[in-house]
Amino acid sequence: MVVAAPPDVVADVVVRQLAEHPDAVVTDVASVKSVVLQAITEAGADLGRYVGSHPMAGRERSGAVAARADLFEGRAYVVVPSKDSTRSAVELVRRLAVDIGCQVTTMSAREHDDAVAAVSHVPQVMASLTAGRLRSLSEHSVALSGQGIRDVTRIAASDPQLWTQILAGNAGAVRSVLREVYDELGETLAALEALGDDDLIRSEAAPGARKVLASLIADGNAGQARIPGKHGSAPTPYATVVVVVPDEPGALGRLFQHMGEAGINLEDLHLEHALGHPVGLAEISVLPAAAEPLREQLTTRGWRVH
Ligand SMILES: NC(=O)c1ccc[n+]([C@@H]2O[C@H](COP(=O)([O-])OP(=O)(O)OC[C@H]3O[C@@H](n4cnc5c(N)ncnc54)[C@H](O)[C@@H]3O)[C@@H](O)[C@H]2O)c1
Ligand SMILES: O=C(O)C(=O)C[C@]1(C(=O)O)C=C[C@@H](O)C=C1
Repeated sequence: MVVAAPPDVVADVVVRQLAEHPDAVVTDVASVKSVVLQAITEAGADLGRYVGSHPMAGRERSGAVAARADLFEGRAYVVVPSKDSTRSAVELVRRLAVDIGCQVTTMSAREHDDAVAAVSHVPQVMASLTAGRLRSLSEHSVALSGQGIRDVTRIAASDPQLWTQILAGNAGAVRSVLREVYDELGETLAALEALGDDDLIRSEAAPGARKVLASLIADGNAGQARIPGKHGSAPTPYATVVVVVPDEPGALGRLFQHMGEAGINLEDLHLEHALGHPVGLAEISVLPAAAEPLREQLTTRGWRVH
């Protein structure tokens, strides 16, 4: 039995399900694991048949209409056994994860919570903080939003109630990561203050401060490069081809058809609307070796390729 209730109530639901179904193995998919395990243990439930878990996949929207058949494909699924979980119960949950296409990792509740603080919970806080800055911006300025802000703020559309429970349920670990961010933000701010307002374009001005800024970006490069691709492999360095797509019915369909005719596989796609123009930009990701042939083929077929 899989319990997918909000973190604040999930332990109660698990305890009830274990009692009502004495032969069932019960797992929950809550995004926090230590507080849930602690509450289930304190309730005196049968821990042998309980195995916590957490699919590292989800969406910023909820409900059946937001469902996607391939949501779990290639994503990490953390299995978090209690100290008393039976081997067969753990195996059953592990098999469930494999069956839905996930890569299984086993961790203790503490290890899990520390890891997700860095890879999921603090990123949510940062996305919300970044998007929150946009509230008071003029229409004119918000209209300039490009792919950068879209990339870093997608999850800012997440459910406030759910995330309040997640952050509160992992407060200690989230606090530790945020303290480090806070310190680095302080250093960044100090560097910008050292530069002053007039010296910004003079490279000899405050070299120490420029070094702090360069390190900030370089550290981000190094961290970002560590994010694995799907199935835990190194991220595939796709090449991007940008194509101008007229804002008219069937245009994208034609583009895909032409790619198919050229025998080139689409790996990923981003669409962007060009400000004030009746066209969009399709950012097509393909394997690097396919980028040049794709440019040629599309140009031959009359597409404007950047
Ligand atoms: N959304 C994600 O991306 C994601 C990913 C992985 C894990 N999770 C975890 O999955 C769980 C559900 O999240 P969601 O995004 O699907 O939320 P959701 O709000 O879409 O779904 C929660 C469901 O729980 C039900 N519910 C609420 N209170 C209940 C109670 N007392 N007893 C029984 N059911 C109750 C609600 O009716 C709703 O159907 C959370 O614990 C969350 O941490 C979410
Ligand atoms: O990508 C999203 O929208 C998510 O909700 C994903 C995400 C994550 O941070 O990876 C968010 C919270 C869940 O606990 C698990 C997955």
